[in-house]
Formats: sequence, C-alpha cells, structure tokens
Amino acid sequence: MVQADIGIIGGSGLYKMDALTDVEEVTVDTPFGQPSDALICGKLDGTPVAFLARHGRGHRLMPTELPFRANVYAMKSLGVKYLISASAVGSLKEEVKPVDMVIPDQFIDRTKDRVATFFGEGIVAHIAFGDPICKNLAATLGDAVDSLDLAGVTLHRGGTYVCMEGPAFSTKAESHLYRSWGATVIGMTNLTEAKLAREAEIAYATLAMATDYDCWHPDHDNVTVEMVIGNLQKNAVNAQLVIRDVVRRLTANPPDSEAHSALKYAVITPLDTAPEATKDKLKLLLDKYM
Ligand SMILES: CSC[C@H]1O[C@H](OP(=O)(O)O)[C@H](O)[C@@H]1O
Ligand SMILES: Nc1ncnc2[nH]cnc12
Repeated sequence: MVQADIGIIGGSGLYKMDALTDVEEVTVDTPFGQPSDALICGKLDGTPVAFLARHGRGHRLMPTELPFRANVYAMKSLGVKYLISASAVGSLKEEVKPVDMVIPDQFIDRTKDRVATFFGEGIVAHIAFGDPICKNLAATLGDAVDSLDLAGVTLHRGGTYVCMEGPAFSTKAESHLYRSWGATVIGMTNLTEAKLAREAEIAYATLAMATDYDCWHPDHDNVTVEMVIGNLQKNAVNAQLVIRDVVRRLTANPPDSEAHSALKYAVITPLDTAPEATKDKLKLLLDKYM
C-alpha cells in the first residue's frame, strides 16, 4: 500500500492538485465505510502526499453526508501524520475579506447530525480538544502563506471557525449571533474532521479561504453558491501554491505535534477487557497502546 506522511483534504472548489506527479488512485475500504472518493496519491516536489476531494470529485456529497470517519481513517491507514484541510468559509468579520486566508485555532460546534468519534461499542475515549488545531502545523502553514506574498490576499493567523450543519446557509439572526460571539469564519466541515484527526493522532490544520460575507454585512449580498464558487476558483490557484510550499516546509522540518500522542491519556476503558470486535475495528488507532 502507498504511504504518505502528509494528507490534503480539498473542499469546495479544490478537487485536484495539478502539481502532483507519479499519481496513483487508491481505493481504500475502512471499518467506517468508503471515503468520499479514491485517495489520489502522488508526489509534490518529490514528497509523497495523499489528496482527497472532501465532497468527492464532482462535488456529490453534502456536509451531512460526508463519510468523515472513513476519510480520516483512510488517511491514517496510509500513514498520514499531518493533515491539511483547504476549505471555503464565509467571513464573519469586516477585516476578513473574500479571498483572504484564515488559519483558525478554535471552533464552535453548531453541527447536530453527524458522528464525530471513532469510539463507542465498548471502548470509550475522551480526547483533549481545548486546542483543536496543531499549533506547529498551523505555524508552518502560516509561514508558507507569508512567504508567497499572494496578491490581494491578507493572512489572518488564528480565529474561530463556526461549524454549522448546513446545507442551507445561516439566517441573519444566526450570523449576527456568531459575530456577537467573536467568531471569525463559518463553514460546515472542519470541526468534525479536526475531532476525528485528533482521535487518530494526526496533526490537523485548516487553510480557510473566505469566499463571502455570509449574510450579516449590510453592503454585501447574502451568500450564494455562485458567489462561493466564483471566489474559490481564485482561491484554488492560491491554495495549491500554499499547499506545495507547506509540503516543502514539512518535508524539510517535520514539526512535533501533541496530536501524535492524543490517545495516550484519553482511553478510559481498560483495553484488556474491551470487546475484541471493537479492538479489531480500532486496531489502527489503538495498536500502540495494546
Ligand atoms: C459550496 S459553499 C458551502 C460548502 O463549502 C464549504 O465546504 P468545504 O469546507 O468542504 O470547503 C462549507 O463548509 C460547505 O460545505
Ligand atoms: N457563508 C458560509 N456559511 C457556511 N459555509 C460556507 N462556506 C463558504 N461560505 C459559507
């Protein structure tokens, strides 16, 4: 099986990486079902990476339908240690304008219809999630963005990403509420992925690219898919430059991450008495603790 230390999940507008060489499509089956699509494995400037189109190529899956567990498990099964998400987000702050980049460091959970854990069925784990994003991976990602000096793009390091269920966009009352909470951007995917990545001991960071001002801004139209995609086509070009640069940096200097030992103090169920079937299902995550 192909192996890669670095995984990339491309969101709305980013369905492929043009610079990939030695490309191989890998279909992965997991105990949590099939990922959104085949993993596109290849090399970026010589470094093996695995790319996954979050909504599938052709954008077939809405946020609630995403097989988040299968996606993260599939990355883990290829050996991924660093997972970078590229995502479209609505801006909740005046100073974050469309095409700006945000590297969030916090989330607010407004999802209600998805499973965000690998555990259960006899094995209970509670991961620490106070700092849901890997600080070192986020810093490397920020350095990559800064070094590129992309025209018209301001980088915002840090910020809170509200993860809503969707698929409908927010009401104005909701959008104003999130602003009153001090949130920075809004999307529908990254919190769930970040939780599962942490459970899988994978360092996770998000390159969030603003596409709209959601529906709170008096001088801007309410968000539409047309608006999102229009801006994300510009963002997709920038995102690929950033990803290429961050992969170079991670290859030269793979950072430490607290995520890599996230399960050390998280599993409360004694594994020696836990159900064999669940241990088998979670072997990829728990092997080093058994
Ligand atoms: C097409 S706009 C809404 C859609 O875009 C974002 O997706 P992703 O995070 O995969 O880029 C947002 O979360 C929604 O799923
Ligand atoms: N305004 C918005 N709300 C939720 N998800 C989004 N993705 C892009 N823009 C968004």
